[in-house]
Amino acid sequence: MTWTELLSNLSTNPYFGAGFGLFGVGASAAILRKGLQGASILFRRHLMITLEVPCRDKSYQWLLKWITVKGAKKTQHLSVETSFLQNDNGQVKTSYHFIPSIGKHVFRYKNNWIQVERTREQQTLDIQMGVPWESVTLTAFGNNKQIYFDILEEARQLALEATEGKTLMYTAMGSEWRPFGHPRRRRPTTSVVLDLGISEKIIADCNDFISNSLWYTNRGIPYRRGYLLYGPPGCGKSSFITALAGELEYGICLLNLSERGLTDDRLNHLLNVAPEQTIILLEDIDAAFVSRESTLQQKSAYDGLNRITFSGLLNCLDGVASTEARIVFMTTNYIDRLDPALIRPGRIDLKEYIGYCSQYQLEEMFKNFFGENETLKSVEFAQKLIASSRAVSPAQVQGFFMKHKSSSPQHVVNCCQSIWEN
Ligand SMILES: Nc1ncnc2c1ncn2[C@@H]1O[C@H](COP(=O)(O)OP(=O)(O)OP(=O)(O)O)[C@@H](O)[C@H]1O
Repeated sequence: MTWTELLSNLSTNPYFGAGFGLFGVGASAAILRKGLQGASILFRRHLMITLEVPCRDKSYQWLLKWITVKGAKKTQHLSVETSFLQNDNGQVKTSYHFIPSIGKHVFRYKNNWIQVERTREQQTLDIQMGVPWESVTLTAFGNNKQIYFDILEEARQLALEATEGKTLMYTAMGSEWRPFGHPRRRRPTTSVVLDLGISEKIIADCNDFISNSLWYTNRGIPYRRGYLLYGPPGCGKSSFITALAGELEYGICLLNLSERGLTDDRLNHLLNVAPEQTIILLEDIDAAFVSRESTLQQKSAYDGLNRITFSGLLNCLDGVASTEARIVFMTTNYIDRLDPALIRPGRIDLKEYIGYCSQYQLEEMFKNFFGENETLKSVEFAQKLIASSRAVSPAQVQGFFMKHKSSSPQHVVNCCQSIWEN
């Protein structure tokens, strides 16, 4: 009899089979410990201890990966998960992760044989995600619950290592936040050149906010801070927020307010369950309500059912409460289109204009691209562009440098007026 068969027989045997099942296991070991303590009397009478982790739980994916790393050699049944990884040169490579397939597997951990059963309910769909309901159940001999704390902690550490030095992006799926795309390599804030002092001012404000939770608690002020970056397209609003998240070691929860199906209730829920250490980013905040009016002309089956209201948004922003620092960033190209109620202090605490290039920015971008010792040419380049009195965005400058990346710095200075061509 194989170990799989033995364990399988034991767990279905009416005498031995009433294993300990734990549902809704959270990422936090404290919650887990509580749950296990509550049920500890149950498993002492039995020979088996089981742990069930449903697919909705945060630790589900971590656990599958960990089982594969630790125990895949013991199993012949694998399924593949394809992902894309960005290396240090910015190249994206395809990578394949094998995870235990649906069915039973066995692996050895700290001198214990553990059965893994991954099940998928064909009849039950996860309504939020639209995917079949899955769970993983670990079964071990004995009553040593510590083994599961150790496994979950190792799985969490493994997941953390994989995202070290990277910025995680989340997107809203149903009423949950799910990691989206591959974790991005952190972009240094110095690579996004804003006008003199702006970057430092925002970073200092965020750090001050994050490190002063007691100040807020003592005064009964909700522990949240709102930022608005406004200005023309291509001047670095989104890039700066991404770099800032990296600097703070935060992830980003990206929310599109114009999205169909986003109701006031859902928005409220999402803002309150955003993962810890994340910035909530509401981009092009003005478009949410403009597009709503224009789409009202084109009646569809969704009309009236699935849109947030302006007052709903205000209530949601006011209601964002957290013991963790909650940072909300909004961006817009048209600050004059925003209702003053949306950007009043308390909702937006710091507004910053991120505009076209100043002389300082042009010089810094030139040096960032062609080398720190090109100071004289960087000044000449900046002066020529400023003298022409035409606005130029950092995105235009970046595109121009890319076009001339093999040219000499002097050539780039000489032909800089062609930056407005195309
Ligand atoms: N200040 C900057 N310094 C360096 N690169 C920049 C800067 N601003 C923009 N870029 C580059 O230009 C591109 C577009 O920038 P980004 O999307 O951040 O602009 P944005 O202000 O958010 O635009 P939009 O308002 O259209 O969303 C990016 O590739 C970014 O690297």
